[in-house]
Amino acid sequence: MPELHPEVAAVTERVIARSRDSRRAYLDLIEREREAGVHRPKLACGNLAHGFAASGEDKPAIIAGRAMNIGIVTAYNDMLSAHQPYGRYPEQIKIFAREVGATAQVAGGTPAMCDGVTQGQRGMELSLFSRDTIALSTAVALSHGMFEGAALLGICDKIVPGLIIGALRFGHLPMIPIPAGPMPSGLANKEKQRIRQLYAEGKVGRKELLESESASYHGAGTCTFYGTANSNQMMMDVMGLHMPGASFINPGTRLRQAVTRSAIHRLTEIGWNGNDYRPLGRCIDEKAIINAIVGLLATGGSTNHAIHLPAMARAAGIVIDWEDFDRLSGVVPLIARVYPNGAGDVNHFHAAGGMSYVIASLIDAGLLHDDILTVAGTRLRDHARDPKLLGENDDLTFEDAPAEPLDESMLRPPSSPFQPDGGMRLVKGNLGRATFKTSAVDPERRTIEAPARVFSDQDDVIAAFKAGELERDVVVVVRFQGPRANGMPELHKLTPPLGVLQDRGHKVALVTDGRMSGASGKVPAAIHLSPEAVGGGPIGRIRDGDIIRLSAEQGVLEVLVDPAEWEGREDAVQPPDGLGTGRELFAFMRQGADDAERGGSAMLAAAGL
Ligand SMILES: O=C(O)[C@H](O)[C@@H](O)[C@H](O)[C@H](O)COP(=O)(O)O
Ligand code: SF4
Repeated sequence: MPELHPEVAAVTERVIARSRDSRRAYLDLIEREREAGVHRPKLACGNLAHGFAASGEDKPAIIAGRAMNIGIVTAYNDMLSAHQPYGRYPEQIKIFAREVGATAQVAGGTPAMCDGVTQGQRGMELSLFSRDTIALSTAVALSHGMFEGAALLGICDKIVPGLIIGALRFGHLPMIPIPAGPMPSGLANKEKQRIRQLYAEGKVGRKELLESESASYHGAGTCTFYGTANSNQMMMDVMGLHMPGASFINPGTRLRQAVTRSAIHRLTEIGWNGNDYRPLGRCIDEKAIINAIVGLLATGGSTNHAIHLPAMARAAGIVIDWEDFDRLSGVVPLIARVYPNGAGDVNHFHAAGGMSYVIASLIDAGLLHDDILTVAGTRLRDHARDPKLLGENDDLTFEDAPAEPLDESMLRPPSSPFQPDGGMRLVKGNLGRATFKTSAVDPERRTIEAPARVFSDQDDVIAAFKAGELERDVVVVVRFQGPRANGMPELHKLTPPLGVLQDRGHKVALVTDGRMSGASGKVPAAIHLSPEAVGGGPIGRIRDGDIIRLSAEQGVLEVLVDPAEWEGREDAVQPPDGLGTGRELFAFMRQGADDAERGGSAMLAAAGL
């Protein structure tokens, strides 16, 4: 087995040491849940009868209680292109379960927000908290105690993190997340972005813009940019939680169905009644979490996981912070260039060798933990392969990962990467701590010193751009966008106008206590700034004209103002908001949310996790 990189080993040890007590408490919990929790045999007859009353042909098997009853937790809706394929999955999963003498029931559903639909709209202020709502819905589904395993149907941004957070509180159960795959490639993402910038400049109208967007987002499946949804798939792969090669097979194909079938069959083999018990809470340990961070850095994944991964880890009793990301970023090379970090999309990435190449090459480079408990192998390396159909019954055979990338414009060996470091840096200074993703930012733009222009709403930035007020070197500061302010929306609508300013030769950067989309790129941005403006974070004291210095290389974010003058400043006041769009219902989550670096969660904070 290749020698593990010393820095990966050191950061892993640091996380294990920091998590010792909380992880012990977690493992004790799942032990208790396994031994003394709510399980089918312990349910009273009245409980059970309610549980199988409508189970039809599966009723005898459920009553007999000898085989696994799989709880399906589904985030299906047919507005989300990525989740639309899930509509028929429960019926298929029941058939696959019966094939191996097991049963399956839909245990419950969860919401699934499309950040693309809500991008730039007030609904985006519910996005981060929809993650915790999904976790709560997952817990409600699994709380019935009718299940000895679970299949998790969800793909997009907040959905996989929410499912995993909720599922981990039932970590004594074996579980397998079931992806549905990316839509076939449509209009190239770079062309989509070009039309958006033309629209931002008023050079094309809504008709051309809608044509371009509709040619890009054109069918069932996950959007093909490398945003948070596809970063979710990558993380499940490098944590060994997906069946091998499951992530990027397109929906509606025989291969996709065969891989789903294999996941259900496999689930019944890793329950506590067999001799190969693999509970979710043991699969997701410190090494798996480190693998997720490494995978994120090596592939240029979504910055949103600087928030979601700490939350997911906390649900398993594991504590990580942005120093962990930063230290690993210094040794993990960028080996994939998938839009917005490059021109190709996830379909091209998959064709170039995809996740099987990423897993194999990072293990061989000593950057991924190979010795982890996965759902389908003896080690992670067993997941570095791709399924192929075999014979008339759609059985599966597997191809090993290619020895070399099949398209070096998309994928590179760790020994000759696109960039020497993974590019999710921690920047800090007298404004606090923020995340700076460099993988999509040209090297010469990663350090900037320019006057601030301060806003409290992203729409005002766009209005200032249209009024020509930003035609200069500028650090655009947008505050009151943190979890406790308005739910920490993504400010991805700022990418086109700021990109236009940058393309016109100005030095431009964004500094915000809000988030960006995983699909944001090119413009240098210090995001997730903690402490946020609400509650007195320094970002609330920045004034127009202050010089801001931001450098990814030096890890610096600071305002260059005379300390005495700075100390004398008042904190800005959050503008009033009449709310609406259901946002008032999430006031309790805003009020209790903890810092972005800990996951921005009122639910986990209140639970003392
Ligand atoms: O984090 C993410 O990946 C984004 O939230 C993504 O899910 C969202 O849909 C973007 O808005 C997509 O990009 P466009 O808005 O550019 O289509
Ligand atoms: S990837 Fe984003 S835009 Fe596409 S379906 Fe998922 S949430 Fe919506």
